Amino acid sequence: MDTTIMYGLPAANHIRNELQQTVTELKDQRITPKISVVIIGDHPASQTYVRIKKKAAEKIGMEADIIQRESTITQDELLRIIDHLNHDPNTHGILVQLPLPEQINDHAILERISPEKDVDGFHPINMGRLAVGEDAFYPCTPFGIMKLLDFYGIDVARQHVVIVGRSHIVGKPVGQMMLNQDATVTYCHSKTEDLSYYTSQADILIVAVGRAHLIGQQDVKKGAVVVDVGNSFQPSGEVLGDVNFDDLQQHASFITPVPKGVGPMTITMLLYNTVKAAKRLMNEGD
Ligand SMILES: Nc1nc2c(c(=O)[nH]1)N[C@@H](CN(C=O)c1ccc(C(=O)N[C@@H](CCC(=O)O)C(=O)O)cc1)CN2
Repeated sequence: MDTTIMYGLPAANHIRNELQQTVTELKDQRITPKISVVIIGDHPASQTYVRIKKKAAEKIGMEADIIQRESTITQDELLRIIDHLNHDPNTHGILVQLPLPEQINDHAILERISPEKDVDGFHPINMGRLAVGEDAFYPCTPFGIMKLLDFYGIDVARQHVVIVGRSHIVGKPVGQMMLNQDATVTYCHSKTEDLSYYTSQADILIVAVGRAHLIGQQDVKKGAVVVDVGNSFQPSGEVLGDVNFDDLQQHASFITPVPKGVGPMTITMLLYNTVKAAKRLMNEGD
């Protein structure tokens, strides 16, 4: 079977070029979209992602601030940083890089971010808006998956989408986005018995659990579309997906690689959400 590899960069660049144009127009109105990224501690992967976000934002003419604090920070101190950013008129988007140290309650932090600046789309108000099919800031990885499928001409309506993983960041919201676009959705997770029974029925399979090579050819229907959201870092420095790519290359009709598949889309949709937040501000002034 001819398998199309769904690289993220062509889709990401297409969106980033459009965003760059919008940023230029906003700057003509004296608005420079700005994201403030809060990072706690020295988790190496998080440090890398935050650097990539800043570089990508600046490349399209946005501003990006990184607010770095020690891993010993208290929850109250972190809440105060968020309050400050909520009131900063120059910050359009706020992102707190996850994971956070264990003394911090993630929910308390994410709920403190103003829903209008919640460019990660993790605030319950944005999650709720997504669930009822309203306009919202959609979480960046699921949003990126939808845009990536669209870029490669895949219509999800009436398709059976099986999602492995039920995290707030990827699994749950991507299922809701699929439902909103008329897909039939099945969720699988760590307690699902006979995972393969479900995954092998998928027209579109999305795997987001962070377990290297969990899914192989035996788990996938021939000709299915496979989206791999896994990023497992190996001691060698290699990053592996949740799907055994080599095993599926002649078996799936479309498949994302890891790296360079969904990853670049996550960053792009963060830029998209921040520009959207800045545009809303401009429209409020009308
Ligand atoms: N506040 C948030 N925290 C986290 C999120 C998030 O969306 N918001 N998601 C992940 C980390 N993440 C972005 O923050 C992210 C993860 C992976 C990639 C990526 O491009 N991965 C590469 C592979 C890794 C590599 O080569 O270094 C790829 O798939 O091509 C981007 C962003 C958790 N935290």
